Amino acid sequence: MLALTSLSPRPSPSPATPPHRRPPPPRGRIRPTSAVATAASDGGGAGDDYHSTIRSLNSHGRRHVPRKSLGQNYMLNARVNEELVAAAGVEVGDVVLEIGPGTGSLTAALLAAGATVVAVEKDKHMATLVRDRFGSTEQLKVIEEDITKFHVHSHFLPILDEKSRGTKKYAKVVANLPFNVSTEVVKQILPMGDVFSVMVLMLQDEAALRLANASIQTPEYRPINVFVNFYSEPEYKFKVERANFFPQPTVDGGVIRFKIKDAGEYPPVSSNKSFFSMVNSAFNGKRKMLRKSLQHLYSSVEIEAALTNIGLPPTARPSELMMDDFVRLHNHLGKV
Ligand SMILES: C[S@@+](CC[C@H](N)C(=O)[O-])C[C@H]1O[C@@H](n2cnc3c(N)ncnc32)[C@H](O)[C@@H]1O
Repeated sequence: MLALTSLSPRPSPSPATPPHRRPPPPRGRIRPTSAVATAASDGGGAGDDYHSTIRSLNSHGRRHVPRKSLGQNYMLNARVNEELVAAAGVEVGDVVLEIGPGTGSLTAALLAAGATVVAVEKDKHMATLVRDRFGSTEQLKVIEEDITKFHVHSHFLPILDEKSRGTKKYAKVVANLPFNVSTEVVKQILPMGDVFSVMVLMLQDEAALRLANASIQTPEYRPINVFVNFYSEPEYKFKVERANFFPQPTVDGGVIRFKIKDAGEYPPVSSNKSFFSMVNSAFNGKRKMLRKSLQHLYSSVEIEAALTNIGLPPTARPSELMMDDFVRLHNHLGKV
């Protein structure tokens, strides 16, 4: 695990600095082969997201004052963006969904790696800013929309079809996510194994740790952990200190990588819907034994028999079952 705790973030800019006094950045042209060239063309110096981000935010008067409601905590450290791109293994020719490009610092790193980027941004001012920053290039499509309402298939399948030459091509997701939509995005994207192969997200550090590492019999263990392990293989990558963001949030960030499974790799259940409905019901009474919390679905005798059959005590509680145990329980109960 790589800890970016040793990075020395630059000081936050003085909030008293009038946003409109700074000159706007020159518009950069994308040169896909070099991150350094991109950063330099933004006037920020090699690999320096601090100046380009602050300059972008200062460039259009008060329109770009960060909005808390949209989780606008911008990344100031180019190395973190490069680590995000590396964690997703982004290569020339990849197609990437970026959620919330903001000022475009991560976008620049993705483009420099040679990816075609579809960037979905809810804030119209930031969408305009990012379009202005990169000018017109076939490598970047900026879509002004709420990611939770974004129709992924209709945007991505045509691009992937066009890019695939005989072999099926998958896209990737890389994002420094607004913390308030992180669970929703995880639930939205992970079941899309027909479109995506990998998702790398910057989340709140605690959330990243909980999603990747929550073990059974801990208070952190929830239905979302069963969901995540059903659809993907999660891996906690590294922590990012809060001082790397502007404005500085009250918590540190943490990066998680999900290797997204294709439908053929899902654990075998008769219906995903009935499986997750059973898992959610099981956790409704977290401290309750399963023979009680699933009573509205099966009799306690049937539940006890199924538990015994899969090698668990008839008194088992949901926090004692790993994802595979839930699968076996569901399949046994399905035969009742
Ligand atoms: C944490 S900032 C990250 C910005 C930039 N990627 C960076 O690393 O500096 C989150 C971004 O997501 C955008 N955003 C917030 N909610 C969104 C949503 N529901 N759909 C799409 N974008 C959203 C915000 O406007 C903001 O630009």
